[in-house]
Amino acid sequence: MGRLIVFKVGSSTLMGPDGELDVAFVRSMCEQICELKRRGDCVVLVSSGAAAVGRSLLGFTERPSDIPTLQACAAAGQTTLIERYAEVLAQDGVRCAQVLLTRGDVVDRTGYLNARNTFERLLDLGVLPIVNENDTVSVREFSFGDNDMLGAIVSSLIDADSYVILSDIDGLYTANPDTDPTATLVERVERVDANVIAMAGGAGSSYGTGGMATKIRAARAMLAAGIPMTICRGRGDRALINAADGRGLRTVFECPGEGTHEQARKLWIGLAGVSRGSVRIDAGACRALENEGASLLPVGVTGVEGPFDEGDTVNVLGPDGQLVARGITRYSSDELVRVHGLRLDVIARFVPARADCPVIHRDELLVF
Ligand SMILES: Nc1ncnc2c1ncn2[C@@H]1O[C@H](COP(=O)(O)OP(=O)(O)O)[C@@H](O)[C@H]1O
Ligand SMILES: N[C@@H](CCC(=O)OP(=O)(O)O)C(=O)O
Repeated sequence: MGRLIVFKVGSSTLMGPDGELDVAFVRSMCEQICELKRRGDCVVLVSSGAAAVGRSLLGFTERPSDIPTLQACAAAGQTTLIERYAEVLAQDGVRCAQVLLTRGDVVDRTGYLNARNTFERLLDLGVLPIVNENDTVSVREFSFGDNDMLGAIVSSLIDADSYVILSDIDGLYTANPDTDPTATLVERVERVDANVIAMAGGAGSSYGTGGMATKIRAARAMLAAGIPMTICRGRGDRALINAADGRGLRTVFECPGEGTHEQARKLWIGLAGVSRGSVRIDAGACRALENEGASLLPVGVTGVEGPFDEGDTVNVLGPDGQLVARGITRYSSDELVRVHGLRLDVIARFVPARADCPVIHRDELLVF
């Protein structure tokens, strides 16, 4: 039976050495996608490159440093980018559709369901969805270069079988190979811990925005979702087919066994939720969250960074500042500043209504 595969391709891979979109590479990628579709697989492509293409269209020789100019470049470049894909795919008789998303669109439950229905219908119709951020309105996502995470969100939204990031490098190395010639390729990662995070540095080219760090964040989300993720070199020989078939140089992020397959709502909170602040927790609380699937209680909270309201999504940071989880808080930042570090029975003496209230209930908490 066919599989559902999401590919993400980065700007540094799409652009040629002359600073223009490498149409020959786009053709090779599309030919492989068409081959996979002929085999019965369903494919979604998340393509960066709008700002890089627009930069050349609008005559900028250097990467613009201000956000409005980058957004203007992305808006101008997106039309050319999608036109090239449409032209190349038409040669194989495949139609494509442009899907522009922001994180905000899928945080809202209606937006989430509408996006999922649109993807399903496009795939039923045999159309290739080509996804990018709607850069005009998503400044925060844009400046963080988050298409790696957008691909992860799309993969979880459509419950993909596999997520493949096509990069300008073979995979995750033990250190940034640009600065450390002794670095070696890591072939398999089962857990994104502090050690793995420490390996990943920023982007090496003037086009790439997130570097390995954003790919590792995406991998952590995919491990939580139980969707295997691969990073490989997009320009490698038959890279897409090889990645789909589990061959070639690459890094695979996969849980042993079946993976965790978190509930859809938790995944949605953890992946799509725009965080309004953070709470820092102690080592004991970290262990309870990670090993026992516990709710987060005020006693384990050591610091609060807001402002946020009850019902907002917040990041949960471990003692070393590392992202441990994300969830929906039942306390505002003002209230939590007053009660953090206290046991529930102590809190109940002066706020009886909080006698039994965790900061984040385990059903609304995604532990990475
Ligand atoms: N540990 C690491 N392993 C591999 N690459 C790394 C590492 N740390 C930093 N990098 C950099 O990340 C780059 C890939 O990210 P990026 O340039 O953003 O590409 P893309 O356009 O594919 O998103 C690599 O070319 C390399 O310069
Ligand atoms: N949405 C932006 C790209 C953002 C991004 O994540 O870029 P990249 O690091 O090249 O995958 C664009 O199309 O230019």
